[in-house]
Amino acid sequence: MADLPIINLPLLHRDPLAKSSVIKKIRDACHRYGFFHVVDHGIPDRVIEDALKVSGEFFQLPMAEKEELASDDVCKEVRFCKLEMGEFARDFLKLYANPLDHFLASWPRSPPYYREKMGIYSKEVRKLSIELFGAIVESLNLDNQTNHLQKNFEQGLQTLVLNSYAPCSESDKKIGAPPHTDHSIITVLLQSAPGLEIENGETWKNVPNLKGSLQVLVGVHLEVISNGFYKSVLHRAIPSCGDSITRLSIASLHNLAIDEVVEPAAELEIDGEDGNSRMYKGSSLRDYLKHLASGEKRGFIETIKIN
Ligand SMILES: O=C(O)CCC(=O)C(=O)O
Ligand SMILES: [Fe+2]
Repeated sequence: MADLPIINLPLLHRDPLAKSSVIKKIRDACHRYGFFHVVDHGIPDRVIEDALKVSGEFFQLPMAEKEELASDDVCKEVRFCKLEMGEFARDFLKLYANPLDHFLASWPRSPPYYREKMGIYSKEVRKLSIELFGAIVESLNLDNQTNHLQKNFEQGLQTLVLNSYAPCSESDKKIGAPPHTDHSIITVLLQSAPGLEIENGETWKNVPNLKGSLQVLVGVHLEVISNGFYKSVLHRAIPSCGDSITRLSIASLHNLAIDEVVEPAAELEIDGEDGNSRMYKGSSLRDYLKHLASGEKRGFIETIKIN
């Protein structure tokens, strides 16, 4: 089992000494792994159980009903997809979630309580992500930019990606999600069962599903903001084939507004790995989504690197 960093959230508010040690731990975690667990995160168990329950019920609906929400448009507010990428198969439902009032009416109507329960989860996870982002901004020593970046993050787009992985025995395909980095600043992940793996030092590490924990992943746009100091983490999902149950995960991706340009923080450009330089061009989430839709082989980050 991978020995990965665990952030205990209430320590951020305990006293200045505890706070600075947590901020340092976040800095190390984002730099070395692009990943950490968060425990004592404040989202009630009941909210988490309900979100997983209604997600499971959604995926059990007849395929024809789910396919009414299918679309090839990667920018669509609500999109169901039966995905097979290479040898990996899973179903997912993507939902835009912030501002919630704006998007809620486009969410699935059934199962009953879907909107209510997922809406509560999405608000809770959003609150958590704002707190985490504040700590991340601090961990990069971005005092001058804190207000501006933090404000943009708070007004940004939140996307929920609900994944359903059928039991392996029901399919001749390999069930899972292929290696990828996330199109986010940070992603907060909830898993019903283990299966997430992250790449570190050219090996894949299993991420244990610690009781009561959520997983936090550094996305491509945080790598950009940090001018390469924080690594967007390559990850994949390989549910255990011994399990006869469907594995669910809910990824909450947090971004700036869709057309807001994300650039390396000015204070950090002097820390560029190749000495005093800005490592990435500015890009927006829409640029990233267009890249995903284009089928281009290179990863998005490669296309925005300044050589
Ligand atoms: O199911 C998982 O553990 C990972 C899902 C994921 O990486 C994603 O939806 O971006
Ligand atoms: Fe992901």
